[in-house]
Amino acid sequence: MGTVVGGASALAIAEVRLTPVLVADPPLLNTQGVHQPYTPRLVIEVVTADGTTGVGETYGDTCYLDLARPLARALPGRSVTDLNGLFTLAESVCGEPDGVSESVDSGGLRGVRTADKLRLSVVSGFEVACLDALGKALGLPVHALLGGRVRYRVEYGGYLFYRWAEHPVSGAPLDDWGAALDPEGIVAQARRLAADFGFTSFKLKGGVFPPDQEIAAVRALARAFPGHPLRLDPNGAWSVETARYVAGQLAGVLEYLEDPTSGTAGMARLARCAGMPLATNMCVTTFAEIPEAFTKGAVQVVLCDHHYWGGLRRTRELAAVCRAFGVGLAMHSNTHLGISLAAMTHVAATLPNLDHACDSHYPWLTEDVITARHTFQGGRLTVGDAPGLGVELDRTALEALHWRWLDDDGTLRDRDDTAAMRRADPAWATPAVPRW
Ligand SMILES: O=C([O-])C(=O)C[C@H](O)[C@@H](O)C(=O)[O-]
Ligand SMILES: [Mg+2]
Repeated sequence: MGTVVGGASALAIAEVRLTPVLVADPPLLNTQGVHQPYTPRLVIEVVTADGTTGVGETYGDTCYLDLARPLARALPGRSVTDLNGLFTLAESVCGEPDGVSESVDSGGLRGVRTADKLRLSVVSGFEVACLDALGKALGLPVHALLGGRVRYRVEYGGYLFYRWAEHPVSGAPLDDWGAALDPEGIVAQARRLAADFGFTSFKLKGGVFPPDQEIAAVRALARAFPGHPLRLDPNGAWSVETARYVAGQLAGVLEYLEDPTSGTAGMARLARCAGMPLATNMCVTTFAEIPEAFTKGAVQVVLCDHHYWGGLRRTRELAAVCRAFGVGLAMHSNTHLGISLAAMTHVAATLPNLDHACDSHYPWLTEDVITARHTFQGGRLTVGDAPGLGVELDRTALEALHWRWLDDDGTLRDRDDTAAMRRADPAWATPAVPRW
């Protein structure tokens, strides 16, 4: 596979396969509710004329599938090298997704939900699949196609969640992490993540309990891990006043406070008095949001996410803009499989200004669709030199997770943390923002 046998025509796309899957997800809590027992993802395979298969992954909810299907139909005949063309093709064939608005998405965690952003999330999976195929055809790793790595190992942080021991529905998948609902539980979780994966920095998903309880959890972490970088992320659940109070309480303890309050205006007001950097994966998630946020000084760190931004090359563009404005760079994560983790690691390896450990949900996942799970060493993943992403699809696992999606009556095919929470608390409604 090292040479491009047959030249450019060999790189023409002959077939695209879309496989929606449902992946087991633990009962992780956030300000919207709780994760469903299974979360939807979409696995994208791009097969070239010479039989090389590239894989990508993105969100699997219905609105993403509706955009992915016409793009998959339009791709055959085009080259896997035509990455810029993917964007214009998607614009012309995908159509308008349902349920878009300028306001935050229904899950409330990913910022605005514009048609452009949903389409870019779909394009990202295709871009990664094309890069994987191209890398395999050329015998080059994806990081080389992005200009080459600037580091051999990419650091990830331990992603701490308040959580229940099990989902409140019978037959849901189980794990052995137990509940974590207070400072002791969070510290115990961090100790296990440190022992099992070697993480040395930690992010607590907040916005779950009243702020004083979360402040206590962060202080307990600081006592247990003195000097280690710590972050708190309530997904915009606090008013500016509350956020200012929390920032005051945690001054000198946090490396940054992530989306303490909703919206650029509030973040800008808070940034002036927070006494620590503010980070976001909610108020800057598209290029259109950058000018206002950066000129107002609303954020000091942006969490990139190649799914939001339209792929690995657009992530590098975001990094360049951040560098120009002196804004720091970290990396965001939703529940994802090993394909996306490989893509995250390749692009992270090429970003000179990645200043913080990356987020990843991966340690929480017990299932995958690749043959060899990624293994963290000292909290880091090594950036390999195998062609493409360096992962291989486990077809048996993929089929099993796809069957789960086929068997679902539709309840789990769209991630809805609020609905999942209602199973435990029938009175639960999407919390008004600010919640505190
Ligand atoms: O703000 C963030 O970092 C996230 O939204 C990451 C994830 O979506 C997380 O909050 C989750 O899945 O509950
Ligand atoms: Mg966040």
